[in-house]
Amino acid sequence: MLIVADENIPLVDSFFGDFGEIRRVSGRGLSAAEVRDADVLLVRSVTRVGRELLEGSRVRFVGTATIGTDHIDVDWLEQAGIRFASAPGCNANSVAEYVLSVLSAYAEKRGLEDWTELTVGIVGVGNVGGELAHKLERLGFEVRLCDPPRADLEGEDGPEFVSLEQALACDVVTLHTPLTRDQQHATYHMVGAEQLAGLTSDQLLVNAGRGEVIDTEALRARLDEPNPPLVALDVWEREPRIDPSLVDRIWIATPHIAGYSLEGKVQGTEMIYQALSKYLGLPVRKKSGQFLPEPALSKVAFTSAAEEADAIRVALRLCYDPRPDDGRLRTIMTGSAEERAAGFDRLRRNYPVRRECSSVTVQLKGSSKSLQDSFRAVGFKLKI
Ligand SMILES: NC(=O)c1ccc[n+]([C@@H]2O[C@H](COP(=O)([O-])OP(=O)(O)OC[C@H]3O[C@@H](n4cnc5c(N)ncnc54)[C@H](O)[C@@H]3O)[C@@H](O)[C@H]2O)c1
Ligand SMILES: O=C(O)[C@H](O)[C@H](O)COP(=O)(O)O
Repeated sequence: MLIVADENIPLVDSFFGDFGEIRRVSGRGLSAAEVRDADVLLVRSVTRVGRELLEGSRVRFVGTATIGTDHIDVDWLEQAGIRFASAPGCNANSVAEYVLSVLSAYAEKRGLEDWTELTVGIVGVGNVGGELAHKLERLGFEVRLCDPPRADLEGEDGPEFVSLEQALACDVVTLHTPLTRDQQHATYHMVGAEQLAGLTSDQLLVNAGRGEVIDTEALRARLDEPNPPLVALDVWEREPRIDPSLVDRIWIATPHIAGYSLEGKVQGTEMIYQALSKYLGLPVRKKSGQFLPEPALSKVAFTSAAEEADAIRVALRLCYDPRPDDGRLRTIMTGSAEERAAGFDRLRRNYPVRRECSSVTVQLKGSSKSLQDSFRAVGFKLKI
């Protein structure tokens, strides 16, 4: 069996080595000729998969080691009898930690002693938005949830949902929807001039879903008007050819790495391995945990009550701080459009190892029960 796999999927040899020959390819711009003789194709979000790539090939199984599936023509795969699997939820915790760290930096920027003073509107309450809401609620934030498809489906049985307009009235609005077009509640350019007009300089807008959910031209125009909101973008229209003039105008700019914790990436590989094993009728023998190395930072100790006052935010930042990623993206925003696009992909390909909070044990001395609960809410292990 020949498995053609994106070179940026980690641990492909460890998970898939027993199945057959593996050929690593660059996912961006993958050609039909490169996959024609493959049986299995494993991709990430940068490869468009559909008729153009696969018609006439031997491919019988396609796996994407990602949550998002907007790069896949799922209907065509089904018609062509090609089995498809994605990795729902694989990096949801990673994205939730990214947003928490952005929130922490935002509270610091605004000089807030208590970050839970901020109200947070979450748009798209699935695996990512749901995980984020869970953490924020346990931390004591007031959270508003906006998810019209879920509201339609769950009605009175679901949680209380608000409209997009109500979510956009929160101090922080964070977008976690898939990219959809031509359907009810489609998200393409869901946040456009009208929605942006209502945001003020007292607000933060975060997008860690897909770039096309915000209308870039409208955002750039809004940021040139009086009282613009602060903006943190992890995802962009037309990646990797992102708009450098937008980068200049926003507060935090990262190269689509919110989901790039090692745990999140490896779970993505594990989930498509499980799906392929099932498709082939083979037992699932491997687990992501067996391949995760010891983290470089495994323990953080707070030894005095004074340190504990800001302990959560300090610990969070030790695990992940978006500002170095922002700095790296800004340094590659020079040169030609080609060079910038190559730089964007390079930052993603060579992304440093980032571990989730669950890989760190926090030691607290004489801490309050509520501080302990907060550490647990974020995901840290605790030693009292
Ligand atoms: N930045 C990153 O690194 C990163 C990482 C993971 C996922 N993502 C993106 O985030 C998206 C969400 O991930 P998920 O795991 O939560 O997916 P999910 O499918 O579990 O949840 C998506 C939620 O969005 C809701 N939704 C759909 N249309 C909506 C609309 N118009 N308004 C409000 N809500 C709407 C759905 O009902 C669903 O509950 C993915 O599709 C992917 O594109 C980005
Ligand atoms: O959908 C996802 O899972 C994320 O957006 C994922 O982090 C994308 O990473 P990529 O496939 O572009 O490397």
